Amino acid sequence: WTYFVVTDSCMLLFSAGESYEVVVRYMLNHYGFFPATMYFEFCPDLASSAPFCIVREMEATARTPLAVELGPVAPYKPFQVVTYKPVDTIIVEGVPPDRYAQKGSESLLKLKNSLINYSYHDCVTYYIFVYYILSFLYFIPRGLLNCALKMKNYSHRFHLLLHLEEIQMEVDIRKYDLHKQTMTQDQSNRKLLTLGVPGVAENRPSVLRGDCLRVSKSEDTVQPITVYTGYVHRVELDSVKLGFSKRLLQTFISNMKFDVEFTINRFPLKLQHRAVELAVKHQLEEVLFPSAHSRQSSLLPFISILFSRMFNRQLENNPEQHAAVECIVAGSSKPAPHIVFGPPGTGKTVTLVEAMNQVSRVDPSAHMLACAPSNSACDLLCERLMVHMNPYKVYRMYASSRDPNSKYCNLDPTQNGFVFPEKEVLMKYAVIVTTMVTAGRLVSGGIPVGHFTHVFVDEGGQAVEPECIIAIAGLLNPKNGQLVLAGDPKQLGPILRSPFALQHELGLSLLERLMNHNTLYQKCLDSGHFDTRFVTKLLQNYRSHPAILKVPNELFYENELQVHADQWDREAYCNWEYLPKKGFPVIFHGVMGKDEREANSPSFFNVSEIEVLVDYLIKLMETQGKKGLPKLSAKDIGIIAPYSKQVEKVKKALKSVSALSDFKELKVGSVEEFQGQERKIIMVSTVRSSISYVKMDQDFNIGFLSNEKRFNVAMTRAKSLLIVVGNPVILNKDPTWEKFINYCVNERGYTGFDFKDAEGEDDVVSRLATLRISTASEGLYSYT
Ligand SMILES: Nc1ncnc2c1ncn2[C@@H]1O[C@H](COP(=O)(O)OP(=O)(O)OP(=O)(O)O)[C@@H](O)[C@H]1O
Repeated sequence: WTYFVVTDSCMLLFSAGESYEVVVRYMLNHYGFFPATMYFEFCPDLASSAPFCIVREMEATARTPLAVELGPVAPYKPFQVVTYKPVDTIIVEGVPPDRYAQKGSESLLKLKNSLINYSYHDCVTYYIFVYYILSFLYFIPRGLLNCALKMKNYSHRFHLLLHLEEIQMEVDIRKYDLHKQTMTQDQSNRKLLTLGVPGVAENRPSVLRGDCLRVSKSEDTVQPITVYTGYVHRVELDSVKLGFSKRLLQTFISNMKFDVEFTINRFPLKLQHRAVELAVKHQLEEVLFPSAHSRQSSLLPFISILFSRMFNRQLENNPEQHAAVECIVAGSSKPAPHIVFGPPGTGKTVTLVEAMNQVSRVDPSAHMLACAPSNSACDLLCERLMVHMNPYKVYRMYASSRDPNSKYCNLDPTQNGFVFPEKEVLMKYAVIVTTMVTAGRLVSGGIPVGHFTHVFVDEGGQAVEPECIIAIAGLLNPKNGQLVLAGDPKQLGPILRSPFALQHELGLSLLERLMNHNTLYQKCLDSGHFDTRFVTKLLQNYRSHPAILKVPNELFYENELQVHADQWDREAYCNWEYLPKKGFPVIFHGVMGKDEREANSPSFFNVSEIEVLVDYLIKLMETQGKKGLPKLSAKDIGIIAPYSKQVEKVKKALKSVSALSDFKELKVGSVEEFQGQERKIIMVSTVRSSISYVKMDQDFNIGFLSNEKRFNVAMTRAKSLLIVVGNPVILNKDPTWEKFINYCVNERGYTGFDFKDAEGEDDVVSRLATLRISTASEGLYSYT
């Protein structure tokens, strides 16, 4: 090759029709995906005319064999959205999963259909949309939404907000309808048909066991069209198994094409509608809108004598936790709720668990309901309760929608599903642990009003108020019952779709509403302190190394959080040889990856980030138990990724780590699955690497960018080592991430790709955008 160096002062001269070949070489120091922009400036006539440019975009990828193996199985091909037309139909009912609607505790108190009762089939998107706009402009009593929430307007206002949310859900779910899809007969159960639903693991669309889908044969064009309802028997990563009527199974042949319509599951919504009505019926005003004058006299001095010893001895060193347990057991806030709040790792869950143990000891006849919005948070509560409580006193109740492979209390293997025992059986347990929504089954099952002397709600900031009320209205004794709410409004909150419902504060949890709007839960202006009978604020973090907490503490907790984690535990990885800086157990590993999709799944993955994660994992396994490092098991490590496809690919990659024999014990999951959890080592893969998808993340409320609550939860799970892998150029566009990356750079915890260069590249691109240029894409140069 002969090279010619072209500069401003040393130009290359061309005659018309002449060409010059430009060879580009990439020198890569890291694996990853490296786009680059190259521009050529041409001066047609040196003396007079203005120069013009031609721009070429180039990309290079460098991948290990593992990354090649994890790469897309097929090019991404999004589903086409089908325009739906109303048609005359005949409905053929399908077969729900076995024992889905168990007798026993079921349906003694019926659920009403909600006020807006339209048939799904008539719900053409535009109709809903028009209805939505019209109803909002003309019919909705605006005063109801604009005035403060009171007991007088409690049920009306929540009915309205829940309807607004439901209408938006109806509009949103239409986007997932499928056209000309094939199904296959399930090999293990030939009565079921399998339908591929890409994105189902990420709730796009949200489908649970027991939900129903409607399908019609694509070739069926003569009206009335036969529509078959299929019930979901099982949800898998990218597919669902459906139970249809015999009529469809008998005529089913492979490769038959179907149009599929998803429906929203109205069960949780109906429960919420019923709960807000019951709250009014059972006069929960003193629980939901407590005031100082309704307070009962406290038994506190008497109770303090009753227990001087904690079941969990650790709590004895923390006066706030100790006092909270005393207040709860004494019922000193009754009938007002007691709130335990505080940043991550400050012992909110252990305080609730201790209070439950003490209540059970002081009053063996007490009946407690322990709830949380998610099953993973309920499992954690249950696990911690079992440490000191007689297991026969505790009942973990799962919803029928839960995969029957879970091995817990109300699973009946002979019936391949969850059973709901008779109310007499349930009423014998001292503690029932269940999600708020499933607590609605206790009301339906006829558990008498006021049966529960105590209701404990963990992660209370994560649920909308009507969801929380499901576990209270009709179950808690409105006069003598004690409600305890624990949570942190700065961690993940409820997910809502309707902008109107959001605007009118349906997104506010009961815990947050009380803290924001009720003076009993606010600091006293004179003393500057909370009234500890009503509020316990925990500030001592027992989980993490201070370096891990630094940024969340500054961003979300005004630096109030104090580090009290055991020194030996929190410093366990401070001397790890692979830390960029000894003594600073936080790593940000910059990776120029590519966020890809495959086949027709809308979810994202990034193989370059997985390579880095696996590399760290191998290093961790190789060094464990050596040079003062603790022995590690897979249970000590957690990997968090914001997209289900990345979770799936990481799980696949873990099989290749031979040093990790029990890799199934290593939890890989979304931030939502990690709320309330902790691990010695947490690795986070942020995945996002293209700026063009950031808007999509905002619209679907997915990913890490523009969601500081998700950032907060992910960053505060690690005890002694936090490794974050991500694209610094993209993440730096978000102020929260920018702060974290700057922190890592300044503390010398940053490693990997040198992003300053890429930011320079960014500048070039924006400068080019201001020029009059023509662009064209070049081919992909690939080094494997
Ligand atoms: N008083 C204490 N002394 C020592 N360790 C404690 C104390 N209280 C809590 N811990 C420990 O701190 C860790 C965090 O506790 P816990 O999970 O209850 O916190 P949390 O506030 O519920 O966290 P999150 O907000 O993340 O859900 C646990 O390992 C727990 O055992």
